[in-house]
Amino acid sequence: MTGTPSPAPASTPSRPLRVAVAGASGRMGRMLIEALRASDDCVLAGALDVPSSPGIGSDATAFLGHASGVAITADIAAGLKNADVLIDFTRPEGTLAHLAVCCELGVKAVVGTTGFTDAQKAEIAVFAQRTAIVMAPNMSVGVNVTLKLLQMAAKAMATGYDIEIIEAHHRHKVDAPSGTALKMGEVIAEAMGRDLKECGVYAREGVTGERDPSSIGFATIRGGDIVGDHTVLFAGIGERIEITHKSSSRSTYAQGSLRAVRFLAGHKTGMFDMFDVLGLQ
Ligand SMILES: NC(=O)C1=CN([C@@H]2O[C@H](COP(=O)(O)OP(=O)(O)OC[C@H]3O[C@@H](n4cnc5c(N)ncnc54)[C@H](OP(=O)(O)O)[C@@H]3O)[C@@H](O)[C@H]2O)C=CC1
Ligand SMILES: O=C(O)C1=N[C@H](C(=O)O)C[C@H](O)C1
Repeated sequence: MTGTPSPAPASTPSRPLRVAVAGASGRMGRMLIEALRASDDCVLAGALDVPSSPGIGSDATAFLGHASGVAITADIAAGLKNADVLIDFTRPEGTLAHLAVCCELGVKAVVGTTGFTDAQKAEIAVFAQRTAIVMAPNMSVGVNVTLKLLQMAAKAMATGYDIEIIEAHHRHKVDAPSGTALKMGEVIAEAMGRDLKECGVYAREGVTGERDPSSIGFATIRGGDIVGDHTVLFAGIGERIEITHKSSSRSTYAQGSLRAVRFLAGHKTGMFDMFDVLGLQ
């Protein structure tokens, strides 16, 4: 929990939770729309995309060969007007524009977008004073459990082990390192009493000198259709540990996002993450 929550009594919803999806024509947008169609307790209630998207005006589930009656729109207020919760996997500037309207309309939000600056994260924290937001760079159960394993490993290997984080993603990904890799770095640094802003090393080339033992290094691979691989290497003298998570389908991110939607039913305002949703705090 990273903000001030205002819990409302948790209750079993008597009607399906109405969910709008931003980035409806994107890789995650489509995965989310498919997950909503298969869900018993959540229903698609709005679909947003950028004005230049070829999907504008078409039915959001047309790609599934089905008509939902929900058209993809670039009008944010129109796309949100029937929604309880927005799920946003877009770009930072899009997320901020969507959250501003969520606050006006009393719509809660699940934010999976990555690549925010610190200033943009601070803006989101302000929005969370007006509506409830779950934000996490990775919605999968497996990655969040991996983060807990990393916390434990980092405490036990705070000295004598060099820490390197290697991530690989598909050729279309626009931000690097991945939000997940950065979160792994933050979790490890915090567990070891370090500050990632001071010890993160994001590039090496030429005569770099010897490795600073307090550093946490990042290496980024981009290629093909890799869904998302993350490895943290703890390299000591005489042994090394590698903790790896590999995603083989985006459905894990979509299912985690729906868990976050259900979690938000019990909250009116506040900033939460997937540790809150999954009870891993
Ligand atoms: N938290 C998690 O578990 C996960 C997070 N992600 C993150 O989600 C984000 C989206 O990933 P992915 O679905 O692969 O990306 P895509 O590029 O496939 O989809 C992004 C969608 O957002 C739209 N979009 C682009 N710019 C804007 C904008 N300024 N405002 C509103 N909408 C916009 C795109 O439209 P158009 O294509 O027309 O530009 C597209 O429909 C990334 O930041 C990624 O890192 C991804 C997977 C899991
Ligand atoms: O862009 C992606 O695809 C992914 N982005 C997220 C990130 O930046 O960590 C999560 C996942 O790795 C897939």
